[in-house]
Formats: sequence, C-alpha cells, structure tokens
Amino acid sequence: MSATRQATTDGPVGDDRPVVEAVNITKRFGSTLALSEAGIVVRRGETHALVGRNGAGKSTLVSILTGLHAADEGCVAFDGRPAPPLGDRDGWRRQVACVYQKSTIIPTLTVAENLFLNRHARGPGRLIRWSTLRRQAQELLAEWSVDVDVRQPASTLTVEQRQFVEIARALSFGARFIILDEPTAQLDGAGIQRLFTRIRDLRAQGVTFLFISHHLQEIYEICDQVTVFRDARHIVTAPVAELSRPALVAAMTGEDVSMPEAVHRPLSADVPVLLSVRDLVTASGAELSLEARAGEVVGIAGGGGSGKVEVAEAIVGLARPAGGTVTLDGRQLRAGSVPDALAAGVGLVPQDRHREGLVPLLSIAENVTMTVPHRVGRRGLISPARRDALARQTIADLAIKAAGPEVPVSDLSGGNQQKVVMGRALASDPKLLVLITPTAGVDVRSKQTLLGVVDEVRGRGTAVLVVSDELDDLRICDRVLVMFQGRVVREMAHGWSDNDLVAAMEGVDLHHV
Ligand SMILES: Nc1ncnc2c1ncn2[C@@H]1O[C@H](COP(=O)(O)OP(=O)(O)OP(=O)(O)O)[C@@H](O)[C@H]1O
Repeated sequence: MSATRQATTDGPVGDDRPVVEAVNITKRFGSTLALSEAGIVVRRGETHALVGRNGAGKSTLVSILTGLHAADEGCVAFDGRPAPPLGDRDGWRRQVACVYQKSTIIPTLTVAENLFLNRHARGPGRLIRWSTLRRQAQELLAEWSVDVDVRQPASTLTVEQRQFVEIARALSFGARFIILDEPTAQLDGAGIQRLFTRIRDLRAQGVTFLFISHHLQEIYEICDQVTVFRDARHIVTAPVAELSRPALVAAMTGEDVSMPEAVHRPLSADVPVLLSVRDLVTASGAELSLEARAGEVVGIAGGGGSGKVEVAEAIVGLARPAGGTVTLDGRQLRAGSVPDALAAGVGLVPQDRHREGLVPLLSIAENVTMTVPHRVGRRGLISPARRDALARQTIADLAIKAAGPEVPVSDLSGGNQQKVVMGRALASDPKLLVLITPTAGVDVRSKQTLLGVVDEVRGRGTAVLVVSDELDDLRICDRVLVMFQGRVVREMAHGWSDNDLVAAMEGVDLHHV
C-alpha cells in the first residue's frame, strides 16, 4: 500500500471509501517496535486476509483497529471518518469487532444475557425484562440465521456456535466490519466449511471481513485480497489470485521456504519399547492401546470429536482415565497426575497454552525452567544465572523472538509463546515427548523449527507422540494411528497419501467404497 494518503474529516462519504484505512501506524511496546509505519486499506464487501509470521505485528494492528491500543503515530479512519476517541467504546463497537480465538463471552451467563449484556431492556423500577431480553436475542440470532437456543448457558456452546454468536453480537451493535483472528484454529474440516459458508453469506449482505490465519490454503479459498506484514512493516497488499503461494510465503519470510521433506529413518528391530499404553479408556469413552519405542514418533490423528486429545490428556495425567494403564520405561504412571508424569520423564506441549501451558506474567526464563528446579539450583534455591543461561539456550535453539530471558511471556506473540511451551517440555530432557496440536497458530518458519525439534530428540532416543489433525505435523511420524469416534480405525505407515489420511480422519475408508 502507498501509506501516504491521510484520512480526512471533510468531503462527502461515498460507498467507495474504504471500510477501514490505517495509515503510517507506528507502535512501540517498551523497546519493541511492534509496528513501523505500517498500514492497511480494507474495501467494502471484500474478505481481506492479514498474514505474517509470528510476531509480525498482526495482533498489534488488530488492537489498534479495534481501539484497544492507541497508535504512537499514524491514524485510523472508518468509512473516511477518523476513528472515535479511545474511550468511546460504543463508538468503536459500531464500527468494528474482533472475534478472537479466546472467547469474550461470559460462560456462566445465557446466550441472551451475553448478547444484550449492559443493554438490558428494563421495565418500571429498572427491573430487567427477561422475556423481552430473550425475544430480542431470538430475533437477533434469527436475523442472522444463527440456530442456537438463547436460554442455554454460553458455556455449553461449541466453538463454532460461540463464533457465530459473537459475530451476531457485533452486527447488532451496527458494525459491518468484522475481524476474525484465527477463526479456524479450533474447528474441524466440516466446521471450517460451515464457517466459510457463513462468511460468504454475510459478505453478500455487505459485511466486510479481515481474516487472520496461518493456514494459507484457507486464504486462497475464502479471501479476495491479502496483506502481508513482516517484522512490523507492511510488505504487500495484492489480490489473492495474483499472488502465488511461493510468492506469498516469500513475502512473509523474506526468503524462499519450503517444508522439508520428511526423512524417514526406520528403527532397527532391537530398539526397546519405552511407552506402553494398555486398554486406556477416557472419561468420555475413547479407547487406546499403543506401544512406542525409543526414538519412535507415533502420530495420533483424528478430527474434532475423535477422542485424540482426550486420550493424550489421559496419558499425560491432565485427565483421569476411566481405566487402563500407562507405563513409561518400566514405571507405571499414576492416573490423573501431571506431576507424576513429569517426574517419570514426560515432556508435554498441551493443547491450550493459555490454560495449561504458561504463566503469562512470569518471564520466559521462569516459564521454561518451571518444571526443572533441580537444573537451575540446589536445595530449593534457584540460581538466576543458571536459569537465564538455560532460557537463553532455549531462545537460541527455538529462534524465539524476544529481547531476552527476562521478558514476560504475555509480551510475546502467539507463535513465540508456543515455542516457550516447547522449550519447557524439552528442559527436562524427557523420555517421552507428547505434543498436542503443537503447531496451531504457528507460522511456516516456526512450524519448521518446532517440528525440527522432534527430529532432534528422536535421535537421542526420546519417544514422541504427535497428536494433531495437521498433515504437516503428522508427516514426520513413523506411523499414524487414526482415531474416529473414540476408536483407532486405521494405522498408517509412513508415506501415506494426504487423501487417504484425510478420508480416514473423516471416517471414510477409500479402500472399501
Ligand atoms: N503488550 C505487549 N508488550 C510488549 N511487547 C508486545 C506486546 N504485544 C506485542 N508485543 C510485541 O510486538 C511484536 C508484534 O507482536 P504481535 O502479537 O502483534 O504479532 P503477531 O503477528 O500477532 O504474531 P502471532 O502470529 O504469533 O500472534 C512482538 O515482538 C511482540 O513480542
């Protein structure tokens, strides 16, 4: 974009004005330059992708476009008019909303209450009129064809329903510009297609989207325009159809990057079994038995509802199984105990880094060494020098983009936070590494780094479980167990075809139809 045009207040407001125009935006967080004279122009009715590597500045731009942060320099205009003052929350809500990966809905309230929170219809004596509230909520959801019971507690919504409810809420404030921040990250294939159908319908009704995703194929499927940020700067804006995939990746990384061909080194027959999972049954009824040998990488694949995450969480103690045993290197793990699993030599990258992975306000160094106090001190006394040295090593090994080990992880971009979680899992030099959806929200280059770790630790004799529905994650496995509706339905040797694996995850057996 030529970031020279200034937003003006005067002149007629026509429909050709961009829905949003951010010009020459600079934003610093302490010594970090998060955005440097960057900008974006989004036109009415388009679905515009915003892509960039972890830490490129996408979330910072979103926080400025939604009025959560003020830019240090530059200006934002909606429909040709300057953005409202920062404190005018209603003014911002009428222009724009962002649907984040993390819900902004209050789980203990009903859907209706969430939709009309602080806008309650009040009767005489300022009592809330619950019947009116419910009716308004029903009408709103019906208007936007969202099929959800407004009386249900928001905690019972699926990710997909929650996103639709948040979109309807944004529209009800009058916003016709919606930012979707990695909306597909927690959806399965069918859910993604339903979301895309919804986006197309809304676009036809005049809604404009800014779509943030690390899944480049999604951008080609749903977006018209794409803007690339790299290292805090705007690099290019172009019609999606005019930017080839290699050109897009090159714009993101500043170099040509291709996923390395997964090299397969078969294990010799005498390598001992390290992990043995026998007749494991999870609380929701998913079942798994498996053995993994030292240095073996076993994939557990499956779509949403397949039970893959539940079985993995039962193996590592995050969930208490209903039955079965897990034995690591001859030691049976105590069911439902993460500390016992860690003590036995399990390294874990959990699915939800916000809930189980990190303590955001603590530093990188504190997070990385949290589970290995013995490596950074003696008799309960932590040596800051040793702790920082270990953290510096992790920052270097995993190419974490941060000023130093003392930076709080809450200041890191999503992909770099995930690298800290990986660093912590590796700090104990684990016998078994369990990675649950390890590359969700992670850019192409960081994905390479994270998956490269697997190759390295397997060489040291660590057994690895990769629990994922991402083909790139699964390609590095020696074999993949495919789960569907709580059962392993196929085991696929290294070298499977994408079609076969996807079909198996969807519960379709291509060889028997
Ligand atoms: N509140 C903050 N305090 C300090 N630094 C921050 C803060 N928020 C972001 N940063 C820094 O600004 C830079 C841009 O981060 P941002 O979160 O915008 O990247 P991103 O493109 O959204 O990355 P990801 O894809 O990983 O989410 C990073 O170096 C990050 O560490």
